[in-house]
Amino acid sequence: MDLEVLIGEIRDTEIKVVTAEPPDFLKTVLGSLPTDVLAGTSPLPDIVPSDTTRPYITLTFAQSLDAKIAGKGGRQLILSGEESMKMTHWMRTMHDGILIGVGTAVNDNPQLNVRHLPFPNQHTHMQHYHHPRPLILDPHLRLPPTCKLVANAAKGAGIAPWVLTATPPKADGFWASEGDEEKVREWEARRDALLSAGATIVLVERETLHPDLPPTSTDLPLPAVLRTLRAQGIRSIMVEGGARVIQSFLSTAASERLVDTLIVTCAPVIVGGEGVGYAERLEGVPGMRHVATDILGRDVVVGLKLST
Ligand SMILES: NC(=O)C1=CN([C@@H]2O[C@H](COP(=O)(O)OP(=O)(O)OC[C@H]3O[C@@H](n4cnc5c(N)ncnc54)[C@H](OP(=O)(O)O)[C@@H]3O)[C@@H](O)[C@H]2O)C=CC1
Ligand SMILES: Nc1nc(O)c(N)c(N[C@@H]2O[C@H](COP(=O)(O)O)[C@@H](O)[C@H]2O)n1
Repeated sequence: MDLEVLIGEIRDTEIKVVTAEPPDFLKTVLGSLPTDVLAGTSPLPDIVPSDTTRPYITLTFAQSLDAKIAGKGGRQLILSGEESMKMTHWMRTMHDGILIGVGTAVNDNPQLNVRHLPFPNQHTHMQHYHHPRPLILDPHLRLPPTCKLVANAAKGAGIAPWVLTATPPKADGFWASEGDEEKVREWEARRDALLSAGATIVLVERETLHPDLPPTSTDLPLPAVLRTLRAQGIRSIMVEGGARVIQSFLSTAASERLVDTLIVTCAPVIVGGEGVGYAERLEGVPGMRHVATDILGRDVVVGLKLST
C-alpha cells in the first residue's frame, strides 16, 4: 500500500481498544508490577539502577522497517498502531519523567500525556492516572511558550514541563562568542517568557558542560542532566526521542552507560531514504541483552536490557 495512504488510514483510526491493564510485554520487560502500577495510578517505585545518582532510563521509540522515525524533512509519522500506542501510554504512567529533545518539541508539538488509556470517568482521567513530568533538553530555550505542553498545564489538563538548559556565558565558550551580549539577553528573555507561561527552568551547571564534549558543542551533557534530575527527585525517565537524543543516549561511552531498558516498536512500514533515521551516527553502543519480543496488533515490540 502507498505510504501516504497507510499513514492517512492510521491517522484516521480512532484508538478504540480498551485494555484495563498494561500488556504482558511491559510486565515481562519492566518486571513485576505492583497493583497501583498495573492500574496506571503510580510510577514504578523500585526500578533503580545500580548507580543511584541518576534516574532509571527507559529509551523507547517507534521505527519503520528501514529504521526511520520520521518522514521527509522531519514530518511526524504515526508509526505505532493502536495497540502499541496504548502500550506506550501505559509505559508513560510508569515513569516519573518523560524526556524529549527540543527538536521534537518544536516539530511535533506533543502532549506527552496518557490520553489513549481508558477513561474511568470523563472528568477524572487527569487525576486518575499518573502523568509523567515532561522534560525538554533545550540549551537555547527554543521551546515556544505557547506549545501544547505549557498550554495544557495552564488549563489543568497536563503537567507543566521542566526545561533543561544551561546559562549562556557572557564571554567566549558555550555558544556565545566574546562580546555576544545580545544572544545572552535573548536567552534571558526566552527564559522569562517560559517562566511566565508556567514552565520550570532547570539549569545544568555550566562547569560540567565542557569536559566530555567538543568545545563547539552546545549539547547538554547527559550525565550532568541526569544527576541534576535525580537530585530534583526524578527516579525514572522514559526517553522518547527524537533522532539526536536517541543517538546521544545510545552512543554514550561504555563507562557512562545510560540506557537501562530499550523498547522499540517496529511498524510494518517502509519510509524510504528521505526519512529521518537515528542509526547513522551511532558510536559505542553498550551491550544489551534481549528480554522479550511480542506482537501488538500489526507491530512488533522488542525489549532489551543493559548487559551487566
Ligand atoms: N517515531 C518516534 O518514536 C519519534 C520520532 N520523533 C521524530 O524525531 C524528529 C526530531 O528529532 P531531532 O530533530 O533529532 O530532535 P531531538 O528531539 O532529538 O532534539 C535535538 C535537540 O535537543 C537539544 N539537545 C540538548 N542536549 C542534547 C544532547 N545531549 N543530545 C541531543 N540533543 C540535545 C539540541 O537542541 P539545539 O539544537 O537547540 O542545541 C538538539 O538539536 C521529529 O521529526 C520527530 O517527529 C521524535 C520522537 C519519537
Ligand atoms: N510510540 C510512538 N509511536 C509513534 O508512531 C510516534 N510518532 C511517537 N512519537 C513520540 O510521541 C510524541 C507525541 O506524543 P503525543 O501523541 O503528542 O502525546 C512525539 O513527539 C514523539 O515523542 N511515539
